[in-house]
Amino acid sequence: MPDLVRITNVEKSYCQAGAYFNGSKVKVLKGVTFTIEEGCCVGLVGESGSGKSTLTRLILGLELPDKGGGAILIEGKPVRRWIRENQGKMSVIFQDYTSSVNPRHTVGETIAEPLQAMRREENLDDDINVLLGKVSLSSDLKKRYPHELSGGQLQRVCIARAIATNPKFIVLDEAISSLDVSVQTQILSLLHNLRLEMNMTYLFVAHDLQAVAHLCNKIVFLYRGKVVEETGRDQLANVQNVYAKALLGSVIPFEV
Ligand SMILES: Nc1ncnc2c1ncn2[C@@H]1O[C@H](COP(=O)(O)OP(=O)(O)OP(=O)(O)O)[C@@H](O)[C@H]1O
Repeated sequence: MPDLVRITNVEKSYCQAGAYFNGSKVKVLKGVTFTIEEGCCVGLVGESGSGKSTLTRLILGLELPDKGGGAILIEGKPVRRWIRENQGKMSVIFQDYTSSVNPRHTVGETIAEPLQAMRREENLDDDINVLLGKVSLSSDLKKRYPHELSGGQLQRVCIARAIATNPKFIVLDEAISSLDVSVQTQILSLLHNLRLEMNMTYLFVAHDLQAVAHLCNKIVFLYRGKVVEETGRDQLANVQNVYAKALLGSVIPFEV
């Protein structure tokens, strides 16, 4: 499979807390390199503070790597240019589904947002019904407000909104972490089926290796700003890095 996203030697530094005036910086990403192949799901795992969110912001084009600190290319183009030229082709689903939606917007209005932003409004009502069907929600929910839905239903609405513009690439940022375990399994299976059906590429950022092992073809372990191991899902049991092994310890007996 060709690479959709190529992350090469990426470095990112921030001013150290309390050192804004003397300019001293701390490097949060230290030469991160990996690729996300088209049509695949790549899992990015690491403990808190390892740099996952920082890297995610760079991949979403919200921030840039340090000057001279590597590059992130999507289909060979710098992220921000690719996003400009491919409107609606990248989506993101966040952990906190409650704050991801406007509490004053109905389900129908929420799902309509990206379509309206792209002026695809000819068959809005039908499109919303199709999207609700794709995430296994009844079209009766269209008029409901977010507080009238369960967490699982609301995350399905966020997924419907994320896929509304037929994206090529979706970043799932701890997308199932806030859900009950029983609901997590359903959402994981929905995400898996949608990816295959719509030929999408995922970056699945998570703490939870069990979920990553379930959904992803390839898993990248980030530790203190560096990729310490990269492995195919089938090779998870053979990881060599001590940190990756420690993370996996609790998963292998159940999942792999
Ligand atoms: N804007 C910022 N300014 C200064 N330091 C930052 C900034 N963003 C992140 N950091 C620091 O970078 C390091 C990596 O943080 P990051 O949020 O990327 O890790 P993470 O792996 O996503 O953690 P978590 O899983 O807890 O969200 C942390 O030490 C954090 O304090």
